[in-house]
Amino acid sequence: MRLMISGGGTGGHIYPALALIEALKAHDPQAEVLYVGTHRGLESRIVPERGIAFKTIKIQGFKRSLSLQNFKTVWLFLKSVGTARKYIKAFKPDVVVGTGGYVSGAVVFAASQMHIPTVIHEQNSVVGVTNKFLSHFVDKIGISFESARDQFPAKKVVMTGNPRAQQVVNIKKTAALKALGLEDDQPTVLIFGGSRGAARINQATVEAIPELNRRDYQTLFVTGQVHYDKIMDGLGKTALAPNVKIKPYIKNMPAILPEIDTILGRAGATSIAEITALGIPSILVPSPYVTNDHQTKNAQSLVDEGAADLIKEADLTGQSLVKAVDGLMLDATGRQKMAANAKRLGMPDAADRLLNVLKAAMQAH
Ligand SMILES: CC(=O)N[C@H]1[C@@H](OP(=O)(O)OP(=O)(O)OC[C@H]2O[C@@H](n3ccc(=O)[nH]c3=O)[C@H](O)[C@@H]2O)O[C@H](CO)[C@@H](O)[C@@H]1O
Repeated sequence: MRLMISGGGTGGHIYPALALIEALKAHDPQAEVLYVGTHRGLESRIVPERGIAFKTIKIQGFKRSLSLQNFKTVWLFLKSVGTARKYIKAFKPDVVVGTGGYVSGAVVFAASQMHIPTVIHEQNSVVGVTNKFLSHFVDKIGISFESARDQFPAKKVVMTGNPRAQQVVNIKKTAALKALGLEDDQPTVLIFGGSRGAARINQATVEAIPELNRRDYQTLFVTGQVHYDKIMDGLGKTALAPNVKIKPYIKNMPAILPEIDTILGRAGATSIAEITALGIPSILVPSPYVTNDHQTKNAQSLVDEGAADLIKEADLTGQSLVKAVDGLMLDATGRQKMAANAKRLGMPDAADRLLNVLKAAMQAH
């Protein structure tokens, strides 16, 4: 199979694409893949590092208010569709897949106009603006939450789950915590604010460090690349005990996750797919800054099943963070119950399901 795939901006759109590529290569080692992203998004760092062929397109998002910038955006969109057409002509894909972000809008739209089989994958319970636009042109749509179904043309939709779920369940324990300077036989909480870090979670965690230092459990605090230097500078005289480690970014999250006992983090859809696939107890702090408050809806789908706790960002302080983390880390039975509830919601074969959707789109042509 020759797969052209595009997803950009944040990890939540990129990691599902990488997981799908991994599953495709496992089934078909001869498969050829071209990833199309932007030079500014996280994908420009993550994708080439994996040895995947990568090309870029320049694009920008719409401003919500009417502005001159929007004319530039439309012009850039049309230009980027032109660039995508060139890439498609040269690569000759059998199928083109979009996993979200503006760049996937241009690539998948161009492919549909060239009568190439197209598929989009939606990770969220509330559909993203790019996927909503593309849904009118594509052949098939993979979704991860039932509540997304009604927001798309019904006959194109298939429940696949998020391919990242399958990728993380296939990783065995590798003493990855040890490599980060932690013990691999101690209960560990991972604190992180999605793929880019979250200022409020970071601030509360910094406040909590004197308490976390004193706990018997370990803390792995991942700040997000752009926040790291400021946080380390701001720590000033606060010493870190050996059971607390701070990192800017975890490159190989699937290797770390099997060794994690509790997560405190955002409720991004791909994080949720990982949490449910592995059955990891979690405290979710939905971002209030995303479209239609979709992270609260993502989080609520777990909370309703006893599969996660929720703290509103407005209620998050150093104190409430420690209280919530203690609540799970000091209660092994409660953790086990939550883990089982989370795992029941997991979709560990999501990448294979999405691959089948790709094949169905190709057959339909
Ligand atoms: C602010 C924002 O717009 N967030 C959106 C973005 O979230 P975001 O990009 O944060 O995505 P998710 O929380 O869904 O996933 C984060 C991904 O990054 C990985 N990771 C994270 C930190 C790290 O150090 N290393 C690492 O590999 C995680 O393992 C996970 O695979 O896309 C999601 C999926 O469309 C949406 O649901 C979120 O609302």
